[in-house]
Amino acid sequence: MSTAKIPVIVLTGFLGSGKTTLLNRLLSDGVKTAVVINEFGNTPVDQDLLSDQNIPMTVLSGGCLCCQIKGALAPTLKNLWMAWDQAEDKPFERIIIETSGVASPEPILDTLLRERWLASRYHLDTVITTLAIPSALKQLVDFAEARAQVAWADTLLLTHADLADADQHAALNQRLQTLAPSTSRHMMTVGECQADTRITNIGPALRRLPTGNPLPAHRFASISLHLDQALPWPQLEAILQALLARHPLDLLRIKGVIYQPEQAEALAIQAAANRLYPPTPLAIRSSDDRRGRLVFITNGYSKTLAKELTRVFDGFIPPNAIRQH
Ligand SMILES: Nc1nc2c(ncn2[C@@H]2O[C@H](COP(=O)(O)OP(=O)(O)OP(=O)(O)O)[C@@H](O)[C@H]2O)c(=O)[nH]1
Repeated sequence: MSTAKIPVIVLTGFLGSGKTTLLNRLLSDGVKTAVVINEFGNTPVDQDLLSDQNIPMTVLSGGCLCCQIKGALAPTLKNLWMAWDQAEDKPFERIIIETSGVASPEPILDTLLRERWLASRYHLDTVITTLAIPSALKQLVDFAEARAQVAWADTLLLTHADLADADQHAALNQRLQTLAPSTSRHMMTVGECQADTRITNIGPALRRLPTGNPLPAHRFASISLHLDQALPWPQLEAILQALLARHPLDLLRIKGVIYQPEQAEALAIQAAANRLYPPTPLAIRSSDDRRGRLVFITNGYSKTLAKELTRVFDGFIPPNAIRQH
């Protein structure tokens, strides 16, 4: 057995705050990386959004690593380590864990720092939390998970600066000065920090240990659907804009992959904090099944939204295609 400890970076931050965008940025820095992605929804999307598909990647979906699927993290890290240990040409030099946007990092850190087998093979390098400047202040008020993500961070990255005004920026900075006065803060726009900003290999020499106390249950839910028919973007855009306008408080995130009639490449669909982003084309993959899929993350179960989705996607989804959990 090798005695080297493999560094682990934990990327956290509320829904849509820019974790996957940052992950893509980190993957381009030339360090061989294995990725563990945790998605709250039943139908994973993030793996398709990674620019590098040829890396060791594990997707843990259908719940949060902090609660519903907490038990999945240790075996995943054990398997990765076994593969690493046995390989002559080491497949990775570090692991990045991207948590779901509604995860509290504490139980994840608890597993990494207290599980003896893991702690003797892995070293927690750093915990990075992304916060979208235009929406983070409200999320910090509304969601204990967002506050926990700030509390456990070694570095806070303030994202979406290009969409924020000076007042939003000042108000968020003021709040963070109270919540985490000694945690370093940097700006990041679409995954890019200032050239001299160092965000990895900076974990503290002494780390506060998680309490190990159970967390209160989440109130988040997710609805997933598969699209049988290609739905032209202008039509889908109108549907999604209307849904966001009708559910400003309970519809927290939309993401998906869709296909367009007579176009080979898929489009990534993103909405967060009531903003629908322009769709972005994805590289063509041999494994594409050309089945579109959308995930809606909600603040609590929403029968109304599930019914509405059945109505607005009528003709594009198979019967009983809407799953809420
Ligand atoms: N304008 C702008 N858009 C950004 C920025 N950072 C990320 N985005 C966009 O915001 C959307 C959400 O970004 P993601 O990186 O997927 O966010 P996430 O935190 O991984 O989302 P979840 O995994 O669902 O929690 C995407 O459409 C990104 O392209 C930014 O700094 N400025």
